[in-house]
Amino acid sequence: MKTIEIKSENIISWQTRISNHVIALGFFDGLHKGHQQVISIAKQVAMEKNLPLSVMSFFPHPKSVLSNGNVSVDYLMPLDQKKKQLSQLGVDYFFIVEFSLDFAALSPEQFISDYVIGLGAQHVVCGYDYTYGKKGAGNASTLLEHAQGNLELTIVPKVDICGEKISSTRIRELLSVGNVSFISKLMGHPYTVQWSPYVGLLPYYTLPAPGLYEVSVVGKSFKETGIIRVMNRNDLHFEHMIIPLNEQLTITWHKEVSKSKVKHLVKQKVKG
Ligand SMILES: Cc1cc2nc3c(=O)[nH]c(=O)nc-3n(C[C@H](O)[C@H](O)[C@H](O)COP(=O)(O)O)c2cc1C
Ligand SMILES: Nc1ncnc2c1ncn2[C@@H]1O[C@H](COP(=O)(O)OP(=O)(O)OP(=O)(O)O)[C@@H](O)[C@H]1O
Repeated sequence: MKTIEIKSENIISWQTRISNHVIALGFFDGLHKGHQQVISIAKQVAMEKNLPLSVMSFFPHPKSVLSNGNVSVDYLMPLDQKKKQLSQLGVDYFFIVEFSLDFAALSPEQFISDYVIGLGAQHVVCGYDYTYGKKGAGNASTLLEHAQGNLELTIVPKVDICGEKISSTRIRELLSVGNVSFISKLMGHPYTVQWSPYVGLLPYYTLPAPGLYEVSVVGKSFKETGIIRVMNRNDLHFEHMIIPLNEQLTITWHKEVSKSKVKHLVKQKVKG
């Protein structure tokens, strides 16, 4: 997968370089089951048309830019992780557009003409609730009109769980109450973060609410399941686990546990 960073200063030079691709549009934080469906349908369209698949996302998150930094977004994954997963989903080009105040002020029509058609897309795939352009005024049902006959469009219907839309916002809410087991259902796999014993939580990840959790911890030379106590937004304690100090660790959050369950698990560990 090729990653292409687009800014207002370099957009013109990219407008002639890539042509005829299928593009999936959105922010895609966490790459949950709704996002996976959008990208999988885009992949299907790309394969049928024998065209490359691209994804266009932004950075930083529109909310943090539009609030002038006053709203801090609890990101679910850093760009590196997003790149890795998009590549595994069969994406050929990943466009990361710098979300600046100038970019946010583009009209929906300008965005479609300069950033979507201008960057060579032939077919757009987006979710039913996708929005774009100044004040989010463009949406899935205005897209064909704004493209003036230059794009085809596939709109992906809502992917839900018990009637409720699967969304990055919902996953952030579940993290804030520590419901990591339900997050697995929304993501299709458990939530993971990267942790370095010296640095702590790596940027653009979010810890679940303070409490006890069943986890697995994997490093280069280390693999254990056990219990972690989250102390606050930035700190955690590995309970009854001796972790290597010189390795970056991947922590997978399986489920939240009660204190009595911890005693039971510790006893089992001592016996085993
Ligand atoms: C050119 C452009 C301008 C945007 N301007 C605004 C804006 O003024 N206010 C806003 O809340 N969101 C704005 N957005 C963000 C979108 O409404 C939307 O959140 C973003 O494109 C991600 O789409 P998704 O949330 O459906 O994935 C803009 C997006 C684009 C592409
Ligand atoms: N549950 C879903 N079903 C169908 N499409 C979805 C779903 N969630 C997101 N999409 C689509 O995926 C793309 C990326 O969406 P976006 O990044 O806004 O995710 P989100 O989970 O809705 O985020 P947020 O909660 O921050 O609004 C958009 O085209 C959006 O319409």
